[in-house]
Amino acid sequence: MIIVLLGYMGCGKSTIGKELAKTLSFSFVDLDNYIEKKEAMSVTNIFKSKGEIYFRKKEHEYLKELTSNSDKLILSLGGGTPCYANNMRVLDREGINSIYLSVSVKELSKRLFNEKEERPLIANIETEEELQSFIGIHLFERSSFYSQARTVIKTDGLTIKNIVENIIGSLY
Ligand SMILES: Nc1ncnc2c1ncn2[C@@H]1O[C@H](COP(=O)(O)OP(=O)(O)O)[C@@H](O)[C@H]1O
Ligand SMILES: O=C(O)C1=C[C@@H](OP(=O)(O)O)[C@@H](O)[C@H](O)C1
Ligand SMILES: [Mg+2]
Repeated sequence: MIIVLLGYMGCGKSTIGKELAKTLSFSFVDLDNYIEKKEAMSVTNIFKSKGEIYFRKKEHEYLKELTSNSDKLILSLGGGTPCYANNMRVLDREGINSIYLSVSVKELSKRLFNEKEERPLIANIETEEELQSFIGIHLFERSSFYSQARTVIKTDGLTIKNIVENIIGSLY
């Protein structure tokens, strides 16, 4: 089985994925880190020097690679992965369990304002209010992709441990 975590930037895909993998003794891959290793460049620098379209092409390619020959894997996607190149269709097969970690706009803005530098799509937004209004629109645009996941978990107010338990509970 492959468990795929998806959702907006800052929803906890990387953090929860790591914990979930430890708890289940699965291997863990963060798609952004995988791309960075394969391309020998940070996501920020890929966006800067090669552009977003190049990033989306590589993201699609590596998603197919990772999902075609893995088992007992937790795969944390990037926030945009479900929204490009028919990637939700790549995930729509037996053996892949996709989980959308849903978080409110307010909580996402709070978390991301402190961590926007390493996220090229929001790095230049100056105030938390502007960030909140950007996320409100962007999340609305992306929601139709995210909600194609097999399972949706609302995680506001939950600890990382709670969320891991909820995910494991949803598997049976
Ligand atoms: N359940 C949670 N409660 C509070 N903070 C969280 C939770 N999950 C993640 N975070 C924090 O939110 C930030 C973004 O998490 P991250 O795992 O990088 O998100 P993503 O990979 O989805 O962009 C990190 O600082 C992380 O520690
Ligand atoms: O939402 C997006 O389009 C992106 C999210 C990022 O991943 P995180 O969701 O882990 O921040 C990373 O893939 C890139 O900066 C683009
Ligand atoms: Mg991440």
